[in-house]
Amino acid sequence: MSFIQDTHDTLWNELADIKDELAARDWFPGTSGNLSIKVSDDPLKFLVTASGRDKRKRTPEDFLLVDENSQPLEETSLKPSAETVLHQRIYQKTNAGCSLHVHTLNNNVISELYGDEGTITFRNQELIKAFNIWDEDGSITVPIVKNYADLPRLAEAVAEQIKPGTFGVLIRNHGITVWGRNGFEAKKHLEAFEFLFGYHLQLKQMTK
Ligand SMILES: CSCCC(=O)C(=O)COP(=O)(O)O
Ligand SMILES: [Zn+2]
Repeated sequence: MSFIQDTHDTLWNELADIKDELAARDWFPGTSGNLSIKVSDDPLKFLVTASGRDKRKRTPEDFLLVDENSQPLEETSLKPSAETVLHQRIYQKTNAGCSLHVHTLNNNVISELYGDEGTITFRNQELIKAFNIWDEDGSITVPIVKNYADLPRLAEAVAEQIKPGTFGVLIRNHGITVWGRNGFEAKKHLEAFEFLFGYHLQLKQMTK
């Protein structure tokens, strides 16, 4: 097996394992969600989930390789995720090696509650350290963008919000897109965001 094939297969399996873990949490309701992992930087190539599939199932057709224009690099009847362009823009704007998009109840409720404000900020939470923020008064802010039906426009809206220290963007009443330098870090960021959303909503409920 060639080095290139070996790398491709290793990244495929890494993304498939992440998909299984997120599926076990039920973070892919109704075929929603999409995942990608970068295979090469220059030119940009990444594996992305095929569109419209049940992401709880593990099959040999789960991912396909696409280029820097989100176009398939292989002869296939599979379609890349409808939201591939979001992954593409994240790779073009950050040092991300993996990008994860999930629709959960908590991230949707948070996006609606704070959508008019355009951001939500979390403080005084140990889990902020998951973003490599170690200050005692550290905070993490998540921008919230409108859910444009036009996907290149949505991808630009997400890309515009990416500043140093941004690790995820909420799309209002849609879901969250999160990234990290590799699969491990992207999953860590996603888990931390979902914990912060759940904590916030539970506390709000208990103290009203
Ligand atoms: C039924 S979910 C609507 C599309 C979406 O938001 C999503 O995350 C899944 O789209 P894909 O093309 O990646 O399956
Ligand atoms: Zn989506």
